Amino acid sequence: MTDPWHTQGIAVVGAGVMGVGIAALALAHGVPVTLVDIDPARLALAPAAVRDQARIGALLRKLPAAGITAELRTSTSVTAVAGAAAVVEAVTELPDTKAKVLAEVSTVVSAGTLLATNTSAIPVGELAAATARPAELAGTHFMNPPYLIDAVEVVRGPDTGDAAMAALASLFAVLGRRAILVGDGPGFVSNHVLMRMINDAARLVTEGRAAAERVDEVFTACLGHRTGPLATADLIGLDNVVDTLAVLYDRTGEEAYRADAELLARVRAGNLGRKSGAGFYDYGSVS
Ligand SMILES: NC(=O)c1ccc[n+]([C@@H]2O[C@H](COP(=O)([O-])OP(=O)(O)OC[C@H]3O[C@@H](n4cnc5c(N)ncnc54)[C@H](O)[C@@H]3O)[C@@H](O)[C@H]2O)c1
Repeated sequence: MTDPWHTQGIAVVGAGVMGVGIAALALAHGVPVTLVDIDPARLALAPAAVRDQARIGALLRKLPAAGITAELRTSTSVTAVAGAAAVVEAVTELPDTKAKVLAEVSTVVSAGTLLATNTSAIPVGELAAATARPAELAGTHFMNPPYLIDAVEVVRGPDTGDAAMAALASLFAVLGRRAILVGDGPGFVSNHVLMRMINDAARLVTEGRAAAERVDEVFTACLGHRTGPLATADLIGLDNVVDTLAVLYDRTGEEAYRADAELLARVRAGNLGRKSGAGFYDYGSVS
């Protein structure tokens, strides 16, 4: 195939939960990926994690049956993104970290390269201001896991240009993703609503009104949700939830986003949810 995605490939910066998932999605669609992280230990785990996700995705008929059909390269240097047809930023949800990474990326890639931020809550316009060419940045809020959930909350910032939106549509066509376009602002749509719900649910557990299992059961058994807010928080990662709440609180001043004390205590204790083996629930092993 001669489109830029299959020939030049894409780069993903951040090899955590989401970066690995986005890389697996691209690789399974034949798109080469350069995966960048400052932590070499994360990069060392990535190839096996990507293969696992591609295998599970194929078994569930959510990804092509052939598995990984493109090359995965890894690097600890942002300069490795040069030459990619698009760069997806998926580093930790800390505004300064993201702004610094996007600023660096935008000086490394050539003009016209699509930049996408996978931020959970930081307004795209705010991050675009850190880049060399704000018109090239769009928000792509992939859900976890990216290979399973084919709808993506897409955010067009105040500066995002038509060319970037067209490039994103072309990339999504290759990856089999569906964009749900929403406006810019703290938490966009999903996390503006979800984060206050998770925080409130955590507070009810802290206050002893109900155990985590019962809180979630009300949502699953009574309201028909697929998962309850606390199981969802464990899947997201409680550290990421706390960082996202901080972004929302700093930008809105709304008390609903001030992180619950026990939620903060769980993160301080290293109980980050599924990825650490325990959060609101015990998982027995690290996933
Ligand atoms: N976890 C979810 O369910 C979820 C869903 C949607 C969006 N997000 C968003 O995706 C982004 C990543 O989240 P995650 O859950 O994968 O986090 P994570 O903690 O699993 O991974 C973050 C990665 O970023 C790396 N990193 C930090 N600073 C870096 C830098 N300067 N250069 C390169 N790499 C750097 C870290 O080493 C780590 O590997 C966040 O913005 C988060 O809010 C997360």
